[in-house]
Amino acid sequence: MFRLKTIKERLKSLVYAWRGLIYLLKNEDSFKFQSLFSIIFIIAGFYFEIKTSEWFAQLIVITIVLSIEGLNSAIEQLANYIQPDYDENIGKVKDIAAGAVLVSGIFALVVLLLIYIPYLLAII
Ligand SMILES: Nc1ncnc2c1ncn2[C@@H]1O[C@H](COP(=O)(O)OP(=O)(O)OP(=O)(O)O)[C@@H](O)[C@H]1O
Repeated sequence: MFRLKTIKERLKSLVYAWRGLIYLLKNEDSFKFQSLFSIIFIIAGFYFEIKTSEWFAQLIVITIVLSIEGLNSAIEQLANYIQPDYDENIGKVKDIAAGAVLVSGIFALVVLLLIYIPYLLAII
């Protein structure tokens, strides 16, 4: 009985998480933009028939970027909620969260360049 309730609760958490993902896709421009980019790279992966190890690397960087972007949006929402007015500390918190997005973005760019440059050179 207890176990069943736990499973039910877990399923509920999944529904809440799904709701959060839909919110990000509908309302957060940066998340939408990065999702679009991710889809383009997934299509490129099929087009160039990249190796399994390259698929792993690509999917990992996509997951990292989208996850950190989602967390950044959550921090922005929370910051706007607790302090809608100008506040130096809130600005710092938002800058730090944006910095984390930048780190993952640079890392993703380097990995994707390492994957695709050889394929692009081969068709030139
Ligand atoms: N309440 C605030 N007080 C002080 N500075 C702020 C405040 N809100 C935003 N800022 C500054 O403006 C920058 C941009 O914040 P903003 O909330 O507009 O995010 P954004 O980068 O436009 O993200 P998104 O486009 O995803 O909404 C912050 O990194 C911070 O430097």
